[in-house]
Amino acid sequence: MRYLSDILEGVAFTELQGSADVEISAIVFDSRRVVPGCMFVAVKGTAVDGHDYIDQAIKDGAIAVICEELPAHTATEVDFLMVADSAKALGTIAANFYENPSSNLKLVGVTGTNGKTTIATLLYKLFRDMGYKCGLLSTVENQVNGRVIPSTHTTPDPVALNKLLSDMVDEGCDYCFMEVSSHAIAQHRIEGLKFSGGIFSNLTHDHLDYHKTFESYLKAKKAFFDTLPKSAFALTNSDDKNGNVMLQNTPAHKKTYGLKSMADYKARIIENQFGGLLLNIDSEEVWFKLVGTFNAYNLLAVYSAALLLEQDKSKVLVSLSKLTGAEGRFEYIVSPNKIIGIVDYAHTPDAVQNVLSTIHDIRKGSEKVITVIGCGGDRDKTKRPVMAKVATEWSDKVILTSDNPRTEDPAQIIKDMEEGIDPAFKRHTVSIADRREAIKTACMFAQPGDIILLAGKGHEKYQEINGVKNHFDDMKELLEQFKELN
Ligand SMILES: CC(=O)N[C@H]1[C@@H](OP(=O)(O)OP(=O)(O)OC[C@H]2O[C@@H](n3ccc(=O)[nH]c3=O)[C@H](O)[C@@H]2O)O[C@H](CO)[C@@H](O)[C@@H]1O[C@H](C)C(=O)N[C@@H](C)C(=O)N[C@H](CCC(=O)O)C(=O)O
Ligand SMILES: Nc1ncnc2c1ncn2[C@@H]1O[C@H](COP(=O)(O)OP(=O)(O)OP(=O)(O)O)[C@@H](O)[C@H]1O
Ligand SMILES: N[C@H](CCC[C@H](N)C(=O)O)C(=O)O
Ligand SMILES: [Mg+2]
Repeated sequence: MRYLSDILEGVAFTELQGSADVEISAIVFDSRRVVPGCMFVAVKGTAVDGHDYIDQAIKDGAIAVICEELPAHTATEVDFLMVADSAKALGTIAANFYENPSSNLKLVGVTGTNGKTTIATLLYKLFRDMGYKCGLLSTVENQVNGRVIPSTHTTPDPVALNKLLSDMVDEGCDYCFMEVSSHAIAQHRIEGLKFSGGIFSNLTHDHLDYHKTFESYLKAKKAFFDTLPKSAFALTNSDDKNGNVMLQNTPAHKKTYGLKSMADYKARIIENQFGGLLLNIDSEEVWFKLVGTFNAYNLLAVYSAALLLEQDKSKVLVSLSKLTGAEGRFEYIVSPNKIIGIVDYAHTPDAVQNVLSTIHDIRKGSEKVITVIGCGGDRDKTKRPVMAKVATEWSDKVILTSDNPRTEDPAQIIKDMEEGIDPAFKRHTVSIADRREAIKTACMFAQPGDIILLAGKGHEKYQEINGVKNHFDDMKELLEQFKELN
C-alpha cells in the first residue's frame, strides 16, 4: 500500500479531481487485471485505447484513474488525474510505487538491434562469477540472483519491470543488467529508471513495421542515451555507422569500443574457430569460448563496461574467458557422423549475414552449409526478402520454412521471402513450411563434415501459430534427427 500523493512525485499532471490522499493497493494498466483499491492508468495502445476501459476498471474496484482525457461522467468517489502522456506517467508512477528500486542498484541498460541478450547475459554471468549479487532482464529469461523468472518481453512493462528491480533490491543485488528494446523506449517502459550506464551494440534493419522508418528507429534508440544521467557512462560501438550519433546529445560520460576505428577500448581478432576466439583485448591475449566476429564485439562491450564499473582488468579477463554465451546463440552439436548443427537466434538480415560469414570463416574447407530459415509473422515484412537473399547468397542450400507465423499464412511469409532471392540461387532453395520437416530434410541432405544452421528461433521453446504456442525446440529437433542418423 502506498499513498497516492507519494506515487505522483515527478508526474506532471494538469488536473486533479479528488483528494490525492488515498491509499493505493496496486498500479494496473489493463482493466482485466484490476484489483480492489488500485490505480488504473489508461494508455492509448497500438490496438485499442485504454480510456475505453475506465468504466470497467472503476466497476471492478479502481479508486484512482490516470488519463489523457477525462471521461464525460467522472465518478465522484474516484480520483482522476489528467496527464499529457499516460504511458510516460505510468513509468514514473510504477517506479515511485516500488520506491525507485533502480536508485538502489547499479543498473546498466543494453540497446541495439543485435547483441543485447548476449551482452546483458555475459555481464550478469561475469559479475556473479566475480562475487556480486546480480539481476538480469532479458529476452531469454529474467533472473534475480540465480532465481529464474520467465520473461514475456525483451524489456518488461513498467510495473513488472519495477517489481523485478524491487525484488533484486530485496535480495541484496548490487547490479542489474537489462536489455532496452526500441519498443520499450518508444512506449516509455524505462521512464523513471536511474541508469548507471548504457551500452549500444549496433543498429541495422529491424522493426520497421513498428517504427516505420530507419530514422525513427534510430531516434528511439538515441532517446535512451539522451536521457542517461550525467553520472552514468554511455558506451558505444564506434565501428557502427550510428555509434557516434548515439553519443551526440548524451550528458553521460562518453566512451567507445571498436575493432577497427579509433576507440577507448580496442580488440583485435587473432584466431576465430569453432572452439572460440583468441583476442588481443586491451593489449592482453586471451582465449574466449564464444565464436565469431560479432561475439568479439559483444565480448569487448562487456569488458569495457566492466572496467567502467571499476572492476579489475585481469579479474575481468580471467572470469570472462570461462563464460559461455546466452542460450540459443551460436550453440552447436556434432552428430555421430560428424555433421555440425548450429542453433542461432539470427532473425534480422545483419544477424543472418554475421552468423553465416562466421561459419564461412571457421569451416575447415569445402564443407557445405545448409540453412533452415523462416521469418516471424506480424513483424516487419520488409526484412523477409532481405533475410532470404542473404541466406541464399551465403549458403550452399537453403530451406525456407516457418518461424513463428503468428496470425499470418505461413505460405505467404515464405512467398515474401522468395521475392528476395536472385534467380541464380533459386535452384538450391526449397520451401517446406513445416519447420520439423524442414529440419529433417536438412539433416537428410547433409554429408559428414557439412554444417546445418537453424536460424531465427534460438532459445525459444515454442512455435506460435494462430495465437497458439505449440511446444517446439530447435535444439531438441536437431538432437532427435542426429540420433536417427546414428
Ligand atoms: C506493439 C507492442 O509493443 N505492444 C505492446 C503494448 O501493447 P498495445 O499498445 O498493443 O496495447 P493495446 O492492446 O492496444 O491496449 C492498450 C491499452 O489498453 C489496455 N486494455 C486493453 C484491453 C482491455 O480489455 N482492457 C485494457 O485495459 C491494455 O492493457 C493497454 O494498456 O503494450 C503492452 C503492455 O506493455 C505489451 O504487452 C505489448 O507488447 C506486445 C504483446 C508485443 O508483442 N510486443 C513486442 C513487439 C515487443 O514489445 N517486443 C520488444 C522486443 C523487440 C526487439 O528488440 O526484438 C520487447 O521489448 O519485448
Ligand atoms: N554484436 C552483434 N552484431 C551483430 N549480430 C549479432 C551480435 N550479437 C549477436 N548477433 C546475432 O544476433 C542474434 C541475436 O543475438 P542477441 O539475442 O544477443 O540479440 P538481441 O539484441 O538480444 O535480440 P532481440 O532484439 O531479439 O532481443 C544472434 O543469434 C546472432 O546471430
Ligand atoms: N524480439 C523479436 C524476436 C523475433 C524472434 C523470431 N523468432 C520471430 O518470431 O520473429 C521480435 O519480437 O520481433
Ligand atoms: Mg534480446
